[in-house]
Amino acid sequence: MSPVPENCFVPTSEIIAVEETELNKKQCNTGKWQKMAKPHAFTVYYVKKARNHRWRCSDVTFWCVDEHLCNQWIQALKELLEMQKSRPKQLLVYINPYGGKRQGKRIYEQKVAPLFSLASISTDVVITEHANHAKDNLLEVNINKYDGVVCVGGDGMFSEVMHGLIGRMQKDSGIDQNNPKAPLVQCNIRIGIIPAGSTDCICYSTVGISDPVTSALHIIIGDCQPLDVSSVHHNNTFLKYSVSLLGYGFYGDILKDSEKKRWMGPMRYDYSGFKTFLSHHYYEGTISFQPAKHALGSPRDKDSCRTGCYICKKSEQQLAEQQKECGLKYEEDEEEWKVIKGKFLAINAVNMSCACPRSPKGLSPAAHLADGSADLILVRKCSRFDFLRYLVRHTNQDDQFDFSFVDVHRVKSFQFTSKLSDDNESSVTDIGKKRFGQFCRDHPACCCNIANSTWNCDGETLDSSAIEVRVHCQLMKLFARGIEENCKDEAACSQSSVEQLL
Ligand SMILES: Nc1ncnc2c1ncn2[C@@H]1O[C@H](COP(=O)(O)OP(=O)(O)OP(=O)(O)O)[C@@H](O)[C@H]1O
Ligand SMILES: CCCCCCCCCCCCC/C=C/[C@@H](O)[C@H](CO)NC(C)=O
Ligand SMILES: [Ca+2]
Repeated sequence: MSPVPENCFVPTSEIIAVEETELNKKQCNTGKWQKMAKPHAFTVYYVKKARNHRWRCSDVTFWCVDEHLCNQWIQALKELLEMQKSRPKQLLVYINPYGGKRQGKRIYEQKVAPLFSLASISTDVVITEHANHAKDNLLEVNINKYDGVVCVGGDGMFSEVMHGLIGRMQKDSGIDQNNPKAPLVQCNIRIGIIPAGSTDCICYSTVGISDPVTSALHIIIGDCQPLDVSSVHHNNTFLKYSVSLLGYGFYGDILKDSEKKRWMGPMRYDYSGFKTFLSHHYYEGTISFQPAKHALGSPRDKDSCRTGCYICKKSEQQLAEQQKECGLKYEEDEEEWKVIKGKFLAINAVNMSCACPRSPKGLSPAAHLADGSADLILVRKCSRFDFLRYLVRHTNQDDQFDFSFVDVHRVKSFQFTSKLSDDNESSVTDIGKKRFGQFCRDHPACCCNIANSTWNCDGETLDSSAIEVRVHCQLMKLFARGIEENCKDEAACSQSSVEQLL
């Protein structure tokens, strides 16, 4: 047992488990316990907060001469834990054995399963055998049996589980997902993410770190973080939901290229990123959007969304009032549309900051997890050098939006149509390929592209370039609490511990 500083506290909500301690002879014969005739002891396992939002399971053992008193303590603490009603007891776990560096199964078995077992959480574990296994399974499984669903994998695996759960909710409520205006039913069963993917952006942006043990502990103590979800449609057909990045141009092209290089693992994004940067293609199209007038913040705010965020709380209240007034009826939205035509290197719509280890502040550092809006970032045609300056700001503290060629808008819905409509695209591409090769040969240096880009929807490609997107405020919930403010006193933070009880 590590040494425990005196007079430290841990909230009962952050106790993982309490167990009677089996004492062996060696333990009894050490230190002051030697003087006790027959010592009794119990161990409290608790969340220890370390630096950079990392959590660990720590423990402290309390000794006592009186067996009855010892049992009373164990009983009282167990009753306190029973009162934590938001903690899950039964979880459904999906593991993608091929995500990221193919470590999902090992990570779960070695780092997560022992913690779930310590916290007396029962699990049904499914190791996926093919893409969409988890999604299809969620459409038929007896979901009421579970207090949450856990996915072990990356953003793509999370996306699968989210589609399964949201789809199941709409199916059970008779909502047609193909109707872009349909008010969707909130999904109250929480999802836990054990990061084992390549980017793990959703985990990083909602917890502050990609670390399997930290995420497992957030699940065990029953944290809850609502999340905005965007629905994506084309011609009254549902395509996908998105919670992190919907990216056209740069991020779409990276994804399309990197899919062919899955064998490279997480490195594929560096390879395709470099290639896409050099190709420097821009795409012409029209973006129309409805500004998020209800949202209190702005993408240029200096403050970021943090645990207990005031702006997200306000949106929760607004949502509750709206649901009280109109229920699930769709209110015709008369709000103005703004229209921007142009040549874009990248169009990025983010529902959250999209922070990840490569970009610790994300693509929109002031975006909120649960404010019912997305930040729409338009990067217009500019020189390679300027685009590089913009990309470098993904990785440092400088303002990414402080460029004449970058615009950012906080929106509740948007539409995009490419100058080449989808219906014309295939024929134009065919003719283009025959006559010119894929890119404009008239102006070899201009980088204009006669084909469309592809939308990157949380790491999955979309088949259509013309899309209609609507943000659904707090449609689902995670086992997370948002990113906590950094501990001012780092030393105290790394030593938080249990008060000596006896
Ligand atoms: N058994 C499986 N075989 C093949 N593909 C699978 C299997 N299980 C899940 N998938 C698919 O693999 C895709 C990628 O998985 P995942 O997101 O876990 O890893 P990643 O792509 O490396 O990480 P990231 O999404 O963070 O970049 C998901 O879209 C999922 O549908
Ligand atoms: C010369 C320096 C250039 C550095 C550029 C680094 C930028 C990295 C930013 C990554 C943002 C990722 C946003 C998240 C997207 C995910 O939804 C998706 C699926 O995991 N990942 C990717 C890479 O598309
Ligand atoms: Ca948001």
